[in-house]
Amino acid sequence: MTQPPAPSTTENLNVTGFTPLMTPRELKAEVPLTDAAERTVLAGRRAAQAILSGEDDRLLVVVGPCSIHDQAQALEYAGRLAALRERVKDRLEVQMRVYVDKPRTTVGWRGYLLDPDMDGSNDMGKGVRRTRELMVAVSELGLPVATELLDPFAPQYLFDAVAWACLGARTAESQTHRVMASAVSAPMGFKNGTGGGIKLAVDAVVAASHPHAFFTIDEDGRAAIVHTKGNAHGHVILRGGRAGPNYAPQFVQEAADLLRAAGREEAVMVDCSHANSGSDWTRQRLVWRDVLGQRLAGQRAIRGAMLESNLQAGKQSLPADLTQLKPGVSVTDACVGWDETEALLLEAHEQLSGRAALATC
Ligand SMILES: O=C[C@H](O)[C@H](O)COP(=O)(O)O
Ligand SMILES: C=C(OP(=O)(O)O)C(=O)O
Repeated sequence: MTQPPAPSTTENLNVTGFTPLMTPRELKAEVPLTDAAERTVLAGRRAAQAILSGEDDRLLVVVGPCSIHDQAQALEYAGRLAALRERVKDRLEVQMRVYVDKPRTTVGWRGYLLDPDMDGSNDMGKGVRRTRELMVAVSELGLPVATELLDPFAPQYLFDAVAWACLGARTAESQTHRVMASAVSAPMGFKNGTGGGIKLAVDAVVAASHPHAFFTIDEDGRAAIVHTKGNAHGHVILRGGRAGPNYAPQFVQEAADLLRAAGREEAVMVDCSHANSGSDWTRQRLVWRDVLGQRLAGQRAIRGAMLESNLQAGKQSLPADLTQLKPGVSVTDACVGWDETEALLLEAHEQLSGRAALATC
């Protein structure tokens, strides 16, 4: 039940109400991380860390919808990806984008976590419960969950089920988000800013690797100061910027050089979507192949790649009548469809297997 704010002359002047929310402990009791899901999270984190540190020469592939908006469709996608993951696992570590909290350039639907009914009702209690159920269910398939860290309190409810996380282009420069990243138990990627600046992402890797303290809530929803150790597994994600794509060899090398100069591991992931594809899903395949080519040519700094992919290709606008939504089609950025996703991952697997075979000759 939403409560109006207490009358005051100086605060809450722009607030219309407060709705109580369950605590992280209550939600975790209701939707526990099962043993099978926990095994997937731990194995997914270990694999990502080994790849990012260069101990494991596989490619970390973060692939999945730009945003989740339907539980059943997300699970249909996850089932297909879990099966594909098994087929390519000797060369690719595949983790699924379960992105539920969308940063917007101005305004727009903010994601399944915040508005699961997509009608502006902002039932975040339902959103966080449904998101947790989904993350546990995906993990139970043996498929590690990858997500974006955006809302400051959401990690308390969800991140025990997350294998890999990142800060997006709009928050990688935010101190609030960098210090939060220093607390995250999963490896964290940091995107370059929307302007394209790579140094900004390297600064984020450095900032998040340090210990910090910040305001948050504890498991019981009490206000608390959290003290962190720092995240040792930060890496840069190149996603292009206002000046255009930044996946070409000179940008990858620039990111690697900046990381090395900052005393960090030269670990770079390339996002094949966003400004690297000019938001044109048909160009994601060109970026994917180019990045794979760089890797095959010996660029060891490339440790990962990201694809925005869904059951169906393209995107749709949110219709006024939600029953008109087309199943399996993105409601945010345009995605590669399932058939092409499968083809691109199998192609990469084959090419990387060839190189591995050559290396052992
Ligand atoms: O990944 C999704 C979008 O690029 C990001 O959320 C920004 O979207 P917008 O520019 O449509 O608001
Ligand atoms: C919002 C995203 O990307 P970026 O931060 O690069 O715009 C995303 O990956 O969903």
